[in-house]
Amino acid sequence: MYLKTLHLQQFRNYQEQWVDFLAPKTILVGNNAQGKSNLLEAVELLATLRSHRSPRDRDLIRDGELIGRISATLERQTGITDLSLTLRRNGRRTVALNSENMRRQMDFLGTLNAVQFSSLDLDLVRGGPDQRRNWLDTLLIQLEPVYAHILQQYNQVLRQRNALLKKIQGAEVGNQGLEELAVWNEQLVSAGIRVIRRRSRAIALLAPVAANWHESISGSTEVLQVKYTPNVVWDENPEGLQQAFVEKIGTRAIAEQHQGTTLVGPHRDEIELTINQTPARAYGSQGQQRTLVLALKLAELKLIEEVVGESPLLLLDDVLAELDLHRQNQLLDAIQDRFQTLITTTHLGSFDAQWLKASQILHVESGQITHD
Ligand SMILES: Nc1ncnc2c1ncn2[C@@H]1O[C@H](COP(=O)(O)OP(=O)(O)OP(=O)(O)O)[C@@H](O)[C@H]1O
Repeated sequence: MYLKTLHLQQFRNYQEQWVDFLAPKTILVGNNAQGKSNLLEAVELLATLRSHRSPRDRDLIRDGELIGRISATLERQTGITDLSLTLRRNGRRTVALNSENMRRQMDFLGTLNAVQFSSLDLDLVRGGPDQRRNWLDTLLIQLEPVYAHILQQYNQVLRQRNALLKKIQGAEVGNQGLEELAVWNEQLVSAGIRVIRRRSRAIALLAPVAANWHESISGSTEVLQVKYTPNVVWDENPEGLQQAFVEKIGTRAIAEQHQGTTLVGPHRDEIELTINQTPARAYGSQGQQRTLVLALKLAELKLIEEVVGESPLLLLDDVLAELDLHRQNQLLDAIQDRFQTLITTTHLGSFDAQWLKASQILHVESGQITHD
């Protein structure tokens, strides 16, 4: 797929900006805090309806404005599509395809696919399990847009069940509360199983690809294992999984009522990353952790390409300069001309001359973009 144009209106530090992408590789160059990452964030939002930098729409809208908009023209094998996402300071966002508003987010998702790689991704190794869940969920949303809906349902059940557990904890409800809890238990299990099964499926596909990349980048000295460790004991068989879930809720019932929160379910899942059988967080250097994240990102690209049937965009936010030459070359070799790539950098100096020649260069300064 190929992103032809991007139009930003009152988005972050952009007032009104059109960008035409004229080559498979675009390098955005500029000093810090000029708007390079903001542009990549706009593309990420169209692909996932999520931003890894901010969960709140009001941060995305230009200061002092009420409405912000990101629009784009995308070329796919099936034809050309116009996408737009409108953000409102005091209201809900809306999405449209070819000027027609989509009632459900999942009808919009899956139109544009992108893999984002920034220095924040090192938190995949160093951060807590919530970061890894978030990463996997964002990938799943692109692989199966219906997953956005499934996750939303699960989170809704979780919120309501937690609210009830708080009331039970505060002795605000008697037996009636426990009866109501039984209803929420069923909902938690049925919504939770849909999340667990999809997460398991995605990791099963991703893990071998990531391990291959890791082996190749590390020169066969390291073995990466990506393992899904659900909070509920995994069972291939849906009935078995359901039973394990129900049983675990039973064993944790007293603790949940005491703590006033849900202790069982996929909101407590972990994705374990190990190198040579040792947790990657504890293992070795920043360089090794970078190799791991690079392997994960390359695996994401391949997986989306396989499942969707078209190559996703690659958004490289200030990461090339952080990789050593060997890793840079691995990445550039993998990309070649297969993936449209947007790259941000503060200096062009670190780029290969061939690369520079083949790339479109855009200069970013105070929310304004100029062509070379
Ligand atoms: N909602 C907003 N309204 C106006 N300006 C904003 C808004 N959000 C962020 N900015 C501005 O955007 C700029 C940050 O841009 P961005 O994060 O794209 O930096 P960058 O060019 O990628 O630089 P770096 O190399 O530091 O990452 C800052 O000047 C910030 O004040």
